[in-house]
Amino acid sequence: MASPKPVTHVIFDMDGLLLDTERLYTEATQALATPYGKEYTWEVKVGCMGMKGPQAAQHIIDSLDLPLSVSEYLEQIAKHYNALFPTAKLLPGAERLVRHLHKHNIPIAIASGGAQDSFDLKTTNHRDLVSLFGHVVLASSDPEVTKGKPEPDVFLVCARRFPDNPDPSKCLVFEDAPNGVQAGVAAGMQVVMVPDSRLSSELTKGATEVLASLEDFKPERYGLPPFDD
Ligand SMILES: O=c1[nH]cc([C@@H]2O[C@H](COP(=O)(O)O)[C@@H](O)[C@H]2O)c(=O)[nH]1
Ligand SMILES: [Mg+2]
Repeated sequence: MASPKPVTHVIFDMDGLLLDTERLYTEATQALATPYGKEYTWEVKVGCMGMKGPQAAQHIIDSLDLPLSVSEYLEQIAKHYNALFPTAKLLPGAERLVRHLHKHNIPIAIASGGAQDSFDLKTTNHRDLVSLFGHVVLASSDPEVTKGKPEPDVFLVCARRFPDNPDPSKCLVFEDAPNGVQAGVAAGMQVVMVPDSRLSSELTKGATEVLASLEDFKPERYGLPPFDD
C-alpha cells in the first residue's frame, strides 16, 4: 500500500460505503432471480458494484442467463428497489466522519453510480446528512458522466464541481467496491477502501489503505483535522 499524502477535498461513494444499501441490492436482485431458479452470487455482484444501472443490469442478465432485456430487468427490479431502498441505514462511522469534515470546512461531495430516483429513495431518512455535502454526482443520471465506474469520469466530474476545482491528487476517495477503487485510482486520487468482509484481498489492489470500518479512519494521516470528540 502507498503511504498517505495530504489532501484538501473528500469524495464519498454512497452504496456500501455511507449507506448499507449493498445488502438491499442483493435482496432485491435475489428476489428477481429466484423465480428463474438463479442465484445472485457474491462473485457476480462484485463484477457490477459501482457500475451505472443499465451496465450493471446487462452484467447480471448475462451472468445469470436471465431471459430478460435490460429494460425488462430494470422495470422488474424497480419494484423491489422501491420497497427496500427507503429502509436504508447508515454504516458505522459514516455520520461521525461526515459531520467532522463538514464542521472543519473540508469540502465534501458524493460520487455514486446510481440514479436520481434511487438516490432519493435511499436517502429518505438521511436528508440532514445529505445536506452537508457540497454536491452529489450520480453517474446514471448525469449527462456529463459519460462512463460509469471503473472509468474515472464520475470522480473527475465530481472534483471539477468543487468551487475551487482542486487537482485530483488533492482529493481523497472513500470506496467499498473494486470498480470504484479502480475509478478513483484512474482519476489520479488516493482511495481509502472499506470493503465487504467477503471481498478477496486481491481485489483491494490500488487502494492507499484498506479499513474494516469507517470508524477506523484517522483523518490526520491525510493532513485532515483529527477527531476532536
Ligand atoms: O448488487 C448490486 N450492487 C450495485 C449495483 C450498481 O452499483 C451502483 C452503486 O454504486 P456506488 O457504490 O458507486 O454508488 C448502483 O447504482 C447499481 O447501479 C447493482 O446493480 N447491483
Ligand atoms: Mg459502493
